[in-house]
Amino acid sequence: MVWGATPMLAQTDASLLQPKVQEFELSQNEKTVAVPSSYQLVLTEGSCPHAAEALKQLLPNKQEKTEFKIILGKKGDKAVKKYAKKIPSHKEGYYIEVDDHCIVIAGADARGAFYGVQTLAQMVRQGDLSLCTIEDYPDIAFRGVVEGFYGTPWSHEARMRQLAFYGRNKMNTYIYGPKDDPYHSSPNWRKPYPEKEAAQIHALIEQAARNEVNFVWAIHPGKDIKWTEADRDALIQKFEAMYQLGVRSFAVFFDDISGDGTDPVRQAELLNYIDTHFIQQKHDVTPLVMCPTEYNKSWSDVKGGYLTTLGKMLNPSIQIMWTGDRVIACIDKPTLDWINPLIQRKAYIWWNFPVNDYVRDHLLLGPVYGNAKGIQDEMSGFVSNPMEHAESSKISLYSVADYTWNLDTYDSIQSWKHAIQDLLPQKAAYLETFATHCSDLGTNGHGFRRDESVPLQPMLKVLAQDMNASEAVDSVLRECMRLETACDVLLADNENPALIHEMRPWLKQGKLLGEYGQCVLQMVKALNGKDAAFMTYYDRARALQTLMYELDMTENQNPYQPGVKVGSLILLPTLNQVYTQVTSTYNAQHKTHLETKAEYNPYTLTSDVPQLKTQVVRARHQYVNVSPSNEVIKWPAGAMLQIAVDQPVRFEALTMDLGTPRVASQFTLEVSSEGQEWKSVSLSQAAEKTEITASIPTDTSLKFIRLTNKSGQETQVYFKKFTLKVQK
Ligand SMILES: OCC1=N[C@H]2[C@@H](O1)O[C@H](CO)[C@@H](O)[C@@H]2O
Repeated sequence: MVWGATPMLAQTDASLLQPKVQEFELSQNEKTVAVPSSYQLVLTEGSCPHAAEALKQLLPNKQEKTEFKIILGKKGDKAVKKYAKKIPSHKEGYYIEVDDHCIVIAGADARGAFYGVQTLAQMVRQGDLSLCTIEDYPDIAFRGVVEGFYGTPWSHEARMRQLAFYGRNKMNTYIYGPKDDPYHSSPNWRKPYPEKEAAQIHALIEQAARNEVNFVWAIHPGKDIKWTEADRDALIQKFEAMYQLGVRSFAVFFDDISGDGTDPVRQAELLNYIDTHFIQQKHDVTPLVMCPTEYNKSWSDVKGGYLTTLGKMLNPSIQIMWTGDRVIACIDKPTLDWINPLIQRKAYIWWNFPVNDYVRDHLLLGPVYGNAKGIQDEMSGFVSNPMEHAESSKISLYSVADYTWNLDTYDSIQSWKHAIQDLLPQKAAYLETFATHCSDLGTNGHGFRRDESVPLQPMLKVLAQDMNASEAVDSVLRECMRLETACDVLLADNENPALIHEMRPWLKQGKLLGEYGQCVLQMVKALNGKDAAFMTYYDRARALQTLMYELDMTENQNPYQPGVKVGSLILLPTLNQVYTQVTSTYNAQHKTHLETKAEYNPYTLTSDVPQLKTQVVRARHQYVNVSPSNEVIKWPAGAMLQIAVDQPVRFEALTMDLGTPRVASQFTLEVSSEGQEWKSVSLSQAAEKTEITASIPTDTSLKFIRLTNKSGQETQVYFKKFTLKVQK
């Protein structure tokens, strides 16, 4: 294994240990011992098999008759009897002692011993070992990842790499729940996996065990479950089949459903039955985890009693997941003080970051921040829902591991830098430059934002105020050169091909953005110089605008949020603003009519449906799309969704999909040329189909189109598609 570019250190640097250890103490100042080239291994055979295997991989050449000893064991083993009192009394905790002739790794349990070996591996990677003691343990019981996003499920190879990553970073939980796996959700949750998929899941389970990760298999039956004994038994049989495959941890998800499946009494009865007749019967299975239909505060109707029913009825050992005050939200004490009493247990957090299945044109590579310290005793678990881009998600997941193991020492920026160093050791500086400008989500239906281009923000703000501020021009120019260089280097890098493959569209966009920024700032510098120089930079800036637009229109064309966005929070907007200003100034000076618009979106969306009001509308060629939502939309009576356009256009047709049959009659569609006079257009929906169409008269050009719930009551629908076709 290549230990990466980090220089060997003269002694152990505890600040580099990941996750941050709870207690590290140097025994004798400055004294160190070289990593033993051979050693006598003292352990109780079979006591901590995964720890022993990891140690063997780390320091292979064990020899019987040498002075140096490594003692490895867990509480109760004879081998570590002498150290028993020093072992933390926390599950998965461990004690390490390094002295002149001996290294001790003593776990509170087998997993703790394995984690101790992971920490030793990091110390060995650093170089000589300080004589020291470490007492370490996790703050939160269940830590890791829920593969619960919409979109392309991770590949088998990606999952295998993920599980090894979780082992190294002391994450003990991987919940398998990809929404688009038909055997996890409808229509095939009742059916056993076909042979190939079953073999792959078995291989994952073995990889999880080697890395001391609980492989939690989740089922998502709520879309079509019947509250019958037949379906109850079908679910037990599926769990039994998964148990035969080696699954020892189970979850039942009831999120993102509507209809009968949302009944909390039925859900609780089913879950208690599973708990009593399956989980408790097995003795070697971890507590059942469930995801509620009301999984965040903004959707909860406390008076309706859904959450309190679960809290009252569910067996105490059943874990209840929670995403926070909103679907996408950071977790703080008020969040937990609100939910824990209702569900009568500590919430098991499902943290919806860095998941990007609602902003698929953005890659979320920024720091993990915003979750509170000091709340470790209010949560039973904390798992991150990642991006469909497995390798790219590791930047965030590394920090989630850091945060959930030791909340109070967590430092988001330091952890982010370490995460990047860990992911791409040889080119970390370049990946950090790129990730700096590739972290915000853009405007989105959940209103969740992340900071971006942070070190450059002061200069970008100066530039936005005064495009001639030479210090700002030069520093932004240098950063744009660094961004272009970083993207070139990363595009050509082969240290982690899977990572570069995932990031490629965004790296290409980042390169164009870096080049564009240099042109715009050279235009500023050339403003009072030779016209030919200005015009060359102008021509190239315009060309780069077109190239960025074309890349956005051709790559990553998913049906939800198609396209490729980089630097969308402040870098690109500021460069576009400077472009407009410098070109307008040039036009004024030279009486020319150069194009001053950098990019614009002629369409605007307004809505008084709370979950739709910040959806994004974008034109793509002949189509105008409103970005879909994954959730169940509560559409109040009389509420509307409206699209307006700067210049009148002739709309030809509307195609939408509210995920619900026979729902068109609850809505009216109206169009207007100026926003006063409205004409209604008929909606048609075939029986048992969810798609709704409308053909719009093209005799008059229009500036407004709106869809209103005229049924006189709130209706619950999905919002899977809303596409207008514009006449060529
Ligand atoms: O149960 C929690 C939950 N279920 C949905 C919801 O959160 O939003 C996530 C982000 O769009 C999505 O990935 C997930 O499948």
